[in-house]
Amino acid sequence: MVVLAKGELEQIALPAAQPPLAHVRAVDLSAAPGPGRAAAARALVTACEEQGFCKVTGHGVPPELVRAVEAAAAEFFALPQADKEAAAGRPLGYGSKRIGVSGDLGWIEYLMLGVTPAGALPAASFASWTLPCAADAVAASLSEPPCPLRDLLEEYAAAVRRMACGVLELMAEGLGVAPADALSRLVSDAESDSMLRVNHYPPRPELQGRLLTGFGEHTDPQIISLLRSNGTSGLEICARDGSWAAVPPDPDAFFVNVADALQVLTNGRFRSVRHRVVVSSERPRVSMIFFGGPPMGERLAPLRQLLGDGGRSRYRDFTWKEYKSSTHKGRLAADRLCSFEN
Ligand SMILES: O=C(O)CCC(=O)C(=O)O
Ligand SMILES: [Fe+2]
Repeated sequence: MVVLAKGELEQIALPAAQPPLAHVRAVDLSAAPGPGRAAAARALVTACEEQGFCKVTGHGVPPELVRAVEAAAAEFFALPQADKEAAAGRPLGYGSKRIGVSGDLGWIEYLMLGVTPAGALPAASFASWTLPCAADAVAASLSEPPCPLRDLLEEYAAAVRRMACGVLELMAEGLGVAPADALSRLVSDAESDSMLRVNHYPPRPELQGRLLTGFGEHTDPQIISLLRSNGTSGLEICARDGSWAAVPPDPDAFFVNVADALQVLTNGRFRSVRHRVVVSSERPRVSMIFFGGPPMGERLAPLRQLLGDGGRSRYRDFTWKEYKSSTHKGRLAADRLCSFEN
């Protein structure tokens, strides 16, 4: 259970106002080659340009696997707090209420795992802005007997990574970018710096009708995030005009976030979506997010074909490592990309 002191609760309490429902485009990843796939590629590009957000169906991730991971995660979050704290880094990183290192709080507890195409990553990947657990303990844990939740999460991460690559290939097609793996190679690379996060938002406590921030507003730093949730509402996205809209839950589809690095790779044609989670439900919300990131040393620069007539990049040269370390410094809501603009 997430326990917040009264002062902390005040920090994350929001006025009780529900924004309108978002219209979320659906893209069928299983569309047959030909006109169907071309239409799906166009719909994906339009959604990424307009909202930086959409949902995908026909994704090929087995529903039984999703249910098994969710059930194992729910069992983990139901453990006594002391056991969860003790499990931090054995082999998963557990955290509660604190998001990052700059004082952001939320009505949330979570597990965070670094994943490579070959499986779980040791300590280095845990030096993430979202992971306050002890990296040494994580490294030590990898030699321990297998843990069913970890094994399930690894299987799940492999399936979602394949989907992420499929989405990125469809995007390249829609953008008219060659080769076909111009984007997906960054996430399928053996050195890809990808993460998996499982969030648990306990039911809203009685707070005189007020709502709580589960996860404060932010953009995801990587290339692409693929999110699935257990059908409980709470996710909200911000439009270009700054207005918020609530995402209707869909337990069968995966939601796609354009993240910061993809905004750079497309020279700003796609925008990374600002999003947040507001806890308004009496039901717990469980969400699982795969963050597909590039290798640490990858230079983030717009794809040549997307530079436009002037051939000018909107961003200065930087590596993913540089950008990732910038995310460790500021507040969750900071607009980090602006300091990398030309
Ligand atoms: O839990 C959710 O639905 C979204 C959480 C999120 O935005 C994140 O973990 O980056
Ligand atoms: Fe996010």
